[in-house]
Amino acid sequence: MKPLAVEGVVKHYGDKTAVNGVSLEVAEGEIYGLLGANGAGKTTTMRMVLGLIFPDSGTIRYFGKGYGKEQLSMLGYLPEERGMYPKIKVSDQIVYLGQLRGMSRKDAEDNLGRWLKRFEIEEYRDKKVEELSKGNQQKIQFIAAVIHRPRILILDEAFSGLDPVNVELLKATVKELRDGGTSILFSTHRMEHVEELCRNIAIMHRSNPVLQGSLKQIKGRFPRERVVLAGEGPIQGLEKIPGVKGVVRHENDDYELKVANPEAAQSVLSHALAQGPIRKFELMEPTLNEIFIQTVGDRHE
Ligand SMILES: Nc1ncnc2c1ncn2[C@@H]1O[C@H](COP(=O)(O)OP(=O)(O)OP(=O)(O)O)[C@@H](O)[C@H]1O
Repeated sequence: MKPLAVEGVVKHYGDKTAVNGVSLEVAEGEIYGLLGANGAGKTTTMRMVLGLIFPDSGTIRYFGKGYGKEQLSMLGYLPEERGMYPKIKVSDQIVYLGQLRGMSRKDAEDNLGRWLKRFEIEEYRDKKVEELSKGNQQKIQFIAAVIHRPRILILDEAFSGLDPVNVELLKATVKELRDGGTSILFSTHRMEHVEELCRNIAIMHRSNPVLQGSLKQIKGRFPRERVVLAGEGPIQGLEKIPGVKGVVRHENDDYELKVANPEAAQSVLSHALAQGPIRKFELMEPTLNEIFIQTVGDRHE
């Protein structure tokens, strides 16, 4: 039984269709990437999963069951917008939120202590949220989402507002939660984070899911059009090879080319070898960023 199974959910706001038939499943110990341009319907989908709004049609099942009181303590949410009370102490807010989701005061306090230590912010336990930096507020918001050990965690732009060291810290935490069995629905505009963390993804565009599946399968469906090449000196005439669309980067005898097909890549290699030894040659798979731009960009008016 999948921790989270969304089946054909639709949501309208008046005449506007915000979500038009999204289906997805998140397994135990899986991070599922929900991607899309602004206004694609990601937040609306996540809010339906959280039971904050209800779909007009379609179903959402949590370990095989519909939404109810039991699901409240099963779900954790890190919203994109900060939602903490600025004037209230960190410990009071987090412990209260933990208790709301069924924890004892003692358990919530102990767990808060562990998280503050993990995030190296123990000194802020008794500070008001407004006294913390933006990045530390984001860590507190993260703790608020996980304090009650949810089995299904919804993360919307989890790493925004953090410096690179803290991004790594939170990324490692998300991986630990995944390895501990948490099912995570992860939404972001940062494609490199999706590449690193997610096994399966859905790309939404204007309320519709337009590309869905495992990252590996999706990448296999898109042609390899980028060649990375380096010799021991400059390589002449690369742009004149039939099938080469252009040299997109050239730095210190390192080249990156766009090619029309794999045959053109082989011609590039023979052409380069005819001029001397080759240090590097690779026909690269497309990045998720390229796939995203191609998928969503092609549909933009
Ligand atoms: N409460 C609402 N009332 C009316 N329309 C809404 C409401 N919430 C969302 N919408 C509309 O539904 C569509 C999907 O919005 P949603 O917030 O789900 O997109 P998103 O993918 O999360 O975008 P972003 O990346 O900008 O956060 C948008 O066109 C938005 O204007």
